Amino acid sequence: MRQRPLRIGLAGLGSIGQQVARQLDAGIDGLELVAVAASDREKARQNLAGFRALPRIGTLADLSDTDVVVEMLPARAFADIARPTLERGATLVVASAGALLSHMDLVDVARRTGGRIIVPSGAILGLDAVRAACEAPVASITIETRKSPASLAGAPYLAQQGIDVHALRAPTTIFSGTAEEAALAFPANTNVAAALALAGLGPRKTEIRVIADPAVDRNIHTITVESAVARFTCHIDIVPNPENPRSGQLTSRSIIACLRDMVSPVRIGT
Ligand SMILES: NC(=O)C1=CN([C@@H]2O[C@H](COP(=O)(O)OP(=O)(O)OC[C@H]3O[C@@H](n4cnc5c(N)ncnc54)[C@H](OP(=O)(O)O)[C@@H]3O)[C@@H](O)[C@H]2O)C=CC1
Ligand SMILES: O=C([O-])CC(=O)C(=O)O
Repeated sequence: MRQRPLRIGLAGLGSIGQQVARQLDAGIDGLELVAVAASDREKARQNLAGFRALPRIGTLADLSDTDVVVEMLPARAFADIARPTLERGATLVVASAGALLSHMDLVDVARRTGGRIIVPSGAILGLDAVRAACEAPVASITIETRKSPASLAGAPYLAQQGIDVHALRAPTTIFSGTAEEAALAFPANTNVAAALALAGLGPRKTEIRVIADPAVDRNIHTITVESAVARFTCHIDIVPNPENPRSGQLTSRSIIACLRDMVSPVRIGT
């Protein structure tokens, strides 16, 4: 049994980071929120006003004394915290799963230092069954992601292809490809495909279709698995975060559930 709580640091205090901070401050036995890293410290101070126990507010470097760092940054900043955290042998919980695909050398770093990379389910479901299915031969794993124009706006692929999602009047497939390609094309919108790929067949053998649908107000994901031991389809409709509609409201809860697992004597699911 642990003698002291697990010291948690949060990298990023955006739409997901704020929710995770609030839930940790509400109190979870065995977990202590000790530090947060934010790009705008004054804004962070305002966002944490009223907390029962105010964590330290600083930069990514200020998370270096924590046991677990929860990465909730834009994809472009992922490596700035992932690498130092793993180099010092700590645990990294990853929200930007798509960014991890371009930094798989970090697995070797973790192996060398004793660090750990943990990718929570985030906004996707069924990773338990996907992992189990992959213990037997698997024919295919695919994901369809359907989002409103507001949840897709700003993706580099849209600018590259000259696609104005706000002008669409009907559901339109705007991208088909592998999870690896999607992570570069839609770094803030296809973390679900990256997590699915890491759980299953890998980023080059996991196919994703992205549909822009002006009629939906949720982030909708459907995964389909064909394997020797089971065939299944899982579907989820997630309420977007008002502050950042690219991210849904399930992910912060998934991270909290993942952190609870680290200190719980009982673990449920794969
Ligand atoms: N795994 C999954 O299923 C899901 C993953 N995600 C991913 O999770 C990540 C976080 O999402 P979300 O919270 O919605 O994103 P936000 O953009 O709302 O928040 C990111 C925060 O990080 C801050 N930031 C940027 N650079 C730094 C830095 N160097 N040091 C400290 N803070 C920094 C940003 O500040 P500023 O705005 O001032 O730059 C912003 O406040 C994203 O990569 C997103 O794509 C999202 C949904 C589901
Ligand atoms: O649905 C969500 O909350 C976010 C999402 O698709 C992703 O990041 O892959």
